[in-house]
Amino acid sequence: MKFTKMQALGNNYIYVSLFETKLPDVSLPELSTIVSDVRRGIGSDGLILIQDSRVADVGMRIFNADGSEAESCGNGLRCVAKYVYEHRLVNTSVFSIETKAGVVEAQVHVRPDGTVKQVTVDMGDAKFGVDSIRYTGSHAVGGDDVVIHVDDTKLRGTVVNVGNTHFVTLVDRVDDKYVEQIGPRIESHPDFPDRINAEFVSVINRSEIDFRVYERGSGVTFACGTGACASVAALARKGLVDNRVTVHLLGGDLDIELREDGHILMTGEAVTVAEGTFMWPTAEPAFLPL
Ligand SMILES: N[C@H](CCC[C@H](N)C(=O)O)C(=O)O
Repeated sequence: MKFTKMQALGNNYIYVSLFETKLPDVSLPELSTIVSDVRRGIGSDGLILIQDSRVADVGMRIFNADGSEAESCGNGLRCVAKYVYEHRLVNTSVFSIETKAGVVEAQVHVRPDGTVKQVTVDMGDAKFGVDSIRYTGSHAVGGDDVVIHVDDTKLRGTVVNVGNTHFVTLVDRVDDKYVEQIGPRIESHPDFPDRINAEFVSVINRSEIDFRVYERGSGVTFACGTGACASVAALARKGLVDNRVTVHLLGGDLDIELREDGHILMTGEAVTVAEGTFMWPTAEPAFLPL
């Protein structure tokens, strides 16, 4: 199986273009866990398929490292846009991409040599509060926020749906240890039956925030594009930031702009790491049931 490994601010996926290769005879969730395994597979935060679409120029499906399928992926969308432009699967610099959450529009920013340096994606608008997700708790505190109980701690966060779902916690200072300890407790909290991405953000000033994430299905990642969009939208609704914000993620910066019509524009890098052929299943019985 031919693959391309790409990353955006360190959030890396194995990209498989169905225009150019066939998938092995294994379920997609299983294939994602296999290719994501850093020791016996290739190593990544998950698997992204690039495929045909009846409603957009191209289509994309994203699977987390644990095999769960997500509705959307901001960093993945920028890498898909780079891939399809550079592989001439589209012939314009602005085109549409279908995701499970709907169709988005991407614009590639091209270097003089024709390679894509950055991509802007119109991620659509955000929905807020417990009515925008499946929520089985009873601690909605009005507006967009809910309180969840983690051991003997009460955590207040803003619920945001940008195609996939996010619990955004405002902290004084983002702390990686805290993300690693509390992140998984939020991600799989019983109040969120579909699980949820857990962001921790601190406001530096009205146009800059610090950001860390514990992603649903992939754990701590270096960056989460949908999470950055959700966080800026949530903070702007609270009047804490303006409409153009630089988000400082572990792997680098994303520019997020909230447009007058409520659409969220995300701009950032997309990088090709490697191309190759994945030898599974001939590679190894290591993954076959013992
Ligand atoms: N873990 C996410 C999908 C990947 C999102 C993230 N990598 C991004 O760049 O938006 C979820 O289950 O909703």
